[in-house]
Amino acid sequence: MSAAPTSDFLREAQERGFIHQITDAAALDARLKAGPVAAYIGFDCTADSLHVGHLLSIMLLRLFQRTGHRPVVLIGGGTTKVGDPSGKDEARRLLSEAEIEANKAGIRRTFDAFLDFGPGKALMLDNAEWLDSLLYIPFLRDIGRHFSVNRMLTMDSVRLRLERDQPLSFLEFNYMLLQAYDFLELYRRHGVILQMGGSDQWGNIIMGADLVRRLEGAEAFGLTTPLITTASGAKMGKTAAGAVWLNPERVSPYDYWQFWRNVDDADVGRFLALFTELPMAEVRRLAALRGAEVNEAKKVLATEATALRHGRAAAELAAETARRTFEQGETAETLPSVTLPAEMLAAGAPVAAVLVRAGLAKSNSEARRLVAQGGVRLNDAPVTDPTATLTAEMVAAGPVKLSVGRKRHVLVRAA
Ligand SMILES: Nc1ncnc2c1ncn2[C@@H]1O[C@H](COP(=O)(O)OP(=O)(O)OP(=O)(O)O)[C@@H](O)[C@H]1O
Ligand SMILES: N[C@@H](Cc1ccc(O)cc1)C(=O)O
Repeated sequence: MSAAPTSDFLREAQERGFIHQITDAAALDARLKAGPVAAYIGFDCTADSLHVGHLLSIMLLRLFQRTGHRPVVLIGGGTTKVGDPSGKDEARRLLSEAEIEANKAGIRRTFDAFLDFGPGKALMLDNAEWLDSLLYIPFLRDIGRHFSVNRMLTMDSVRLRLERDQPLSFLEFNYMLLQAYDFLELYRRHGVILQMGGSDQWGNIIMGADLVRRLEGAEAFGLTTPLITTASGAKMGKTAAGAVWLNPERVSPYDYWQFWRNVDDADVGRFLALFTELPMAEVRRLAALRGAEVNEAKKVLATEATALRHGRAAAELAAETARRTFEQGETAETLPSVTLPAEMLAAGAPVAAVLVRAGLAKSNSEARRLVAQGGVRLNDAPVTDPTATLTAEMVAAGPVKLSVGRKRHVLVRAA
């Protein structure tokens, strides 16, 4: 943006690091200053929970609401049936309608923690409402004729697959039109003039803004966030053990707290700005801490980010559990746990299998390697034998703490 933005939303979004690209920053800034604006972000239902990669978009919608505007969450009940090729090397597995419905339910719940959906406030819609009933020939005639295939071929989502000789199905090729059509529907139904999303969504977003301009003669805007990579270069949100999910059935509040507590030193300041709502002066103070004090900043990040998702009480309980576990070495009842069936314990449950079941290792071979490297402990005592087993007697007196490294613990219980 050439001149510094003056609207509360863009000023704060820029200061906190949310902005990658905007279609016409000066005009958008003026619209935001003139009064409340409606903006949307779409979320496809590819799993039954969103993950930390989606959190940036969610925090942006929250900032949008906090600065006096109307956020619209669009659940992609229709678009999930097609599958967005953006940022993907290969087509996604086609999900059944039943899977999509189940995923939708899991995703919807997340937003209640972040946005206020009261009357006249945030809106949640599902694009299946208009996409499911589209008729092929009328859609091609009314919408398809405004799209140039020449231009579609230049969009990253298509171009990269062609350049790399990776297949792109005709189904996927259509995704762009459907997302563009969503923008038009949301403009017509709710006066939405801005679509936001991750940087991989840029092509889909500008196609929609162009369609609104063409068919409605109105100016529509696009804004993308950067793709957040960690100091180690990896895409943020996925760890070696899998995605960091936002639903507590998949990642407990304690593990969520731990994820933030364990971020790289170099990421603390940036993450405090994006994933907490602490004033920027406080973010800068915390980001400037060095040496052992960085850990204090990480604990603030962990507690604030967890409080936004799981509530302040759960965040403080996680912080306290961590303190007792690591600073006093106690077994805390609130650690995540895994329950073993009686038959498994009766036969002697191999520690390696329990590690896999508890999500502490991805495979038996990784589990055995962890044991061989001396990284595994049972109630703080190192396990040295890769064939060691857990027996019913061991858990009879209460849960056993199984640990990998210094920071990952699971309580093993009998069913
Ligand atoms: N690290 C990140 N920084 C910013 N935005 C992200 C990040 N990770 C994901 N997103 C946004 O969230 C959207 C969904 O992310 P992504 O495609 O990684 O999730 P997914 O659908 O679960 O993918 P996959 O099935 O490949 O794991 C992306 O389109 C992107 O806009
Ligand atoms: N394509 C987006 C989701 C989305 C769906 C429909 C839209 O209208 C907008 C965005 C994604 O994959 O993350």
